[in-house]
Amino acid sequence: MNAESWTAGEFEDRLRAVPAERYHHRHPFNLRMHAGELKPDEVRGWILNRFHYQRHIPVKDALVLAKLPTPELRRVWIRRIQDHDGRRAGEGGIERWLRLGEAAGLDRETLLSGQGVLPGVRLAVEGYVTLCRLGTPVEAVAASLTELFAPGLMRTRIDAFERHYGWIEPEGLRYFRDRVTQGRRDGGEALALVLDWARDRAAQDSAVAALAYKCDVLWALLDAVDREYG
Ligand SMILES: O=C(O)c1cc(C(=O)O)c2c(n1)C(=O)C(=O)c1cc(C(=O)O)[nH]c1-2
Repeated sequence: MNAESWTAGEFEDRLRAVPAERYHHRHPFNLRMHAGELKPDEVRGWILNRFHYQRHIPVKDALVLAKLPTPELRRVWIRRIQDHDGRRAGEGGIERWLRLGEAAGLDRETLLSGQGVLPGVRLAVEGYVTLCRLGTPVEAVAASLTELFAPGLMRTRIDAFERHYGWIEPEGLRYFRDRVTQGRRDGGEALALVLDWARDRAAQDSAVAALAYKCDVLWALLDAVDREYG
């Protein structure tokens, strides 16, 4: 017999429990970052490797976009690509991440070259893109639900950078400030879609599994960085 589906409330609790337990806010590298224990080269190594994740976010969002069946849904989702790529040159999240790199002493040519991106980071990012390429719409959207937890982490990170890493120009933190509101909005929109679409238990289970996988992607990325620079 098929397992019974969860009510919307139960399903939301199940989804939220995943990142509560295994989101990367608990990763040792992030804990050391927040405690002010990272040396400049470790912070730079993280910024450089995280850029590989950042530049693939709009790629995976284009794959998600192609799975959405209506103009209404695509109009909502396309904004994520614009948030990262900008509507014109010199704008958007990728540009702001390049400025974060510059504020920390990394030139943009180095970041754009991809040199120094660790194999484990490449594989983790590839895993997320592949999930969004091959997964169902519910899985691809559910994987983004780590963003329900990202705004809290952004605020912790901004505080930590202001307190402990004053050698990074404050303007470089603009990326994180913008993500507090963008992440909250994106997380809310994605949650509404997943709750609406995943009505039977198989779809609900696959959404929870996709979100757990995404947590593993973020965790594996930091494992690679921690091992190299830590
Ligand atoms: O710095 C972070 O800890 C963090 C985490 C996440 C996340 O939870 O996936 C994202 C971001 N940042 C981020 O900047 C971002 O644009 C983003 C998009 C997505 C997504 O899955 O669609 N996650 C995240």
